[in-house]
Amino acid sequence: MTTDEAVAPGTSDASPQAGTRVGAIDPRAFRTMLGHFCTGVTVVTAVGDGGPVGFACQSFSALSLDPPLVLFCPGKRSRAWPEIERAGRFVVNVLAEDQRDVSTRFGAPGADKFAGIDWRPASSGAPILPGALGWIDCAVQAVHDGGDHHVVVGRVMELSAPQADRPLLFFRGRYTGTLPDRGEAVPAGMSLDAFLTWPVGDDWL
Ligand SMILES: Cc1cc2nc3c(=O)[nH]c(=O)nc-3n(C[C@H](O)[C@H](O)[C@H](O)COP(=O)(O)OP(=O)(O)OC[C@H]3O[C@@H](n4cnc5c(N)ncnc54)[C@H](O)[C@@H]3O)c2cc1C
Ligand SMILES: NC(=O)c1ccc[n+]([C@@H]2O[C@H](COP(=O)([O-])OP(=O)(O)OC[C@H]3O[C@@H](n4cnc5c(N)ncnc54)[C@H](O)[C@@H]3O)[C@@H](O)[C@H]2O)c1
Repeated sequence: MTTDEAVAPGTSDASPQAGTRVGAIDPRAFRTMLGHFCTGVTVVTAVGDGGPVGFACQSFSALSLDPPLVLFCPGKRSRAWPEIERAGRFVVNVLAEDQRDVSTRFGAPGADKFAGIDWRPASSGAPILPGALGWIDCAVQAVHDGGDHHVVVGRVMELSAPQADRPLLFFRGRYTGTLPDRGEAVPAGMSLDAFLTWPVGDDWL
């Protein structure tokens, strides 16, 4: 089926195989499809002029190994982002499976998201949250336009080792987690070590 023949969402003859016409992307269809792309959850933090700021962020990714870069995408209506940009430094707190409450707190408007949280500063001064699976201390390297979001590239300055095994996951608009026996093995014939060292000299990241 060509793109022009594709069935618009919501029509009665839409099938699971049907696509959505370019230029007619329904936001609900977008969120439904993208919601099936399971991600971890982070809280991106910094110290702003008025104190610590942070927001729940699933649009986080490793970007480059050499130099070490990561990226995240704050919405243009985010109130934390201008403070993070001004600070020029931020921490990506990768949430552990038992931190749904932390994601909920930082994922919605709140007067003081840090109230009662015993955070400590990274070398940059940006907040490391207690109980996080790990943290990545970064400097803002570049900011690109991304529609109604910014695409922020961060230079990794320091990072923790993983402090827990299981990440918090966000899938179909809900929180979930992993179980040890749910994970798929790495591709047959490839050891975990080989998998982890595979990118050397390659460009998959
Ligand atoms: C699992 C998860 C993943 C997420 N991933 C991302 C992501 O990748 N990128 C992203 O940009 N967002 C993401 N969000 C949403 C984001 O965390 C929230 O929008 C969060 O509230 C932003 O925090 P902030 O401090 O930047 O802005 P906030 O101060 O929380 O403001 C957010 C919005 O609410 C409005 N607002 C604030 N206070 C009030 C008020 N009192 N009355 C009315 N409106 C108000 C602001 O104007 C703004 O439009 C995610 C949320 C969840 C739960
Ligand atoms: N990238 C984001 O800005 C982003 C991502 C996830 C959730 N959120 C916000 O968190 C709140 C809770 O989400 P939910 O439980 O209703 O899930 P949802 O059904 O809105 O989200 C499903 C998927 O749609 C995508 N998405 C949702 N809102 C988006 C946005 N504004 N920009 C780009 N992609 C977006 C994400 O991939 C998400 O996993 C909502 O207000 C949602 O907008 C924002």
